[in-house]
Amino acid sequence: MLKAVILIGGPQKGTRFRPLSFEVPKPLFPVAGVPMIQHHIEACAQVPGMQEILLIGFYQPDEPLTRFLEAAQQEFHLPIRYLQEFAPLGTGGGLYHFRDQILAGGPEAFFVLNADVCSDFPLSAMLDAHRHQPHPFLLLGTTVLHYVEKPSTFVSDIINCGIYLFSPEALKPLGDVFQRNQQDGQLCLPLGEDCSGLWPGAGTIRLEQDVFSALAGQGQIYVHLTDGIWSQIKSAGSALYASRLYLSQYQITHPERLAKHTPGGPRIRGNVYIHPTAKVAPSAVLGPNVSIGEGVTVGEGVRLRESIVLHGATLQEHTCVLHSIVGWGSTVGRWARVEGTPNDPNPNDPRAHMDSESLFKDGKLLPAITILGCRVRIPAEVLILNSIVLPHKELSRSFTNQIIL
Ligand SMILES: Nc1nc2c(ncn2[C@@H]2O[C@H](COP(=O)(O)OP(=O)(O)O[C@H]3O[C@H](CO)[C@@H](O)[C@H](O)[C@@H]3O)[C@@H](O)[C@H]2O)c(=O)[nH]1
Repeated sequence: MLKAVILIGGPQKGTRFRPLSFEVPKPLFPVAGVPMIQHHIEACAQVPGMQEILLIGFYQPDEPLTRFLEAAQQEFHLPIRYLQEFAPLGTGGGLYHFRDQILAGGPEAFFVLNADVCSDFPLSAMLDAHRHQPHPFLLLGTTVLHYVEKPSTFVSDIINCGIYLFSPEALKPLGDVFQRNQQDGQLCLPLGEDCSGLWPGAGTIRLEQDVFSALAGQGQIYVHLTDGIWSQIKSAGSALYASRLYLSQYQITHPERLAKHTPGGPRIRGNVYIHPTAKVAPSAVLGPNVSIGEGVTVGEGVRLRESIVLHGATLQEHTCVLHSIVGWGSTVGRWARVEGTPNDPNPNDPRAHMDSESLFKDGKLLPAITILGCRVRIPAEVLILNSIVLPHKELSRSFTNQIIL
């Protein structure tokens, strides 16, 4: 019997995802037409023997999360529960805190998945490797040519994908870190010193720094290498890139989700997802790499490429939207052009991954994808280029390279 845990973080996380994370919790942001963590759940549900999926995070269990869980349980015929941390406990603290729930029923092993990764999730291959040679920790790794998210003194070309298979014994070293942290905390307190910089707080365990680094070289952690698709989803730009990866994956996993050219329907180029409730005019040209959400209206003559259009947005006649995310309920006026600059890894290099993206360099906004927050109104016949527009803004003219607050 197997289980899976998805680490979904909480509202203080996902800051690089603003303004999109103002509206839905980041793990529910639609990537290739479905909530980010639905891709994880689909992969887990396909592993034979999967009994339960647990989401661990520090979000309040609000309506969108509860609704998502109910729908997912029905669709995948599996118990899927949310366990809320009382405070951010780090990537390992929640696993230790909820160890009784995780180990209930005696799973042979459990997967641990970071919510903010996009992958083809080779979980069955990881399970085979684990069964062949069991170890407490099996990490999925991928090789990179250039990666700057975690610079360190030793630079390996293998990075941790944030996808693991833990055996029940893995909780023992987490317990050791927990005990040590408690002792360190007690040592600080009688001196009355401010330990906030030294002691991360009761229960906080960082899997990477506190557990994996400490155990490296002791024969407890093994890496399963993959050359499948993988990317982090940290910023809105990387969500667009992940959407492209998942759309290409649909060719194999979900061909029914990809729009096809039909007589009298819009022209489709490459991989495109259109929600069944969206209304798309027949003269619109969509793709490649476009995903259109629920209730979206796309007018005559619209051109859409490399973009995500979210729930309830309207693109009036002849708008052109390229390398952009159009927020929930936003309206783009006719003949307007909304365009961003992609920041994708080199497509000719299979080992290239998305770099850590920073919005600014030397105090200047770097050209990046354009993002319209929710319920933004763009007037007719203007150009919005390389800009981020915060929610509820009603623009009256063109903007280039700006954050519109
Ligand atoms: N429940 C819970 N989840 C958390 C917490 N903190 C982070 N997470 C979740 O844990 C995952 C990792 O978050 P980060 O702490 O932001 O780590 P990172 O910078 O993404 O780096 C980690 O993941 C990379 C792959 O995505 C790895 O390459 C890297 O080595 C590391 O494991 C995310 O899905 C995040 O939502 C927490 O306090 N509680």
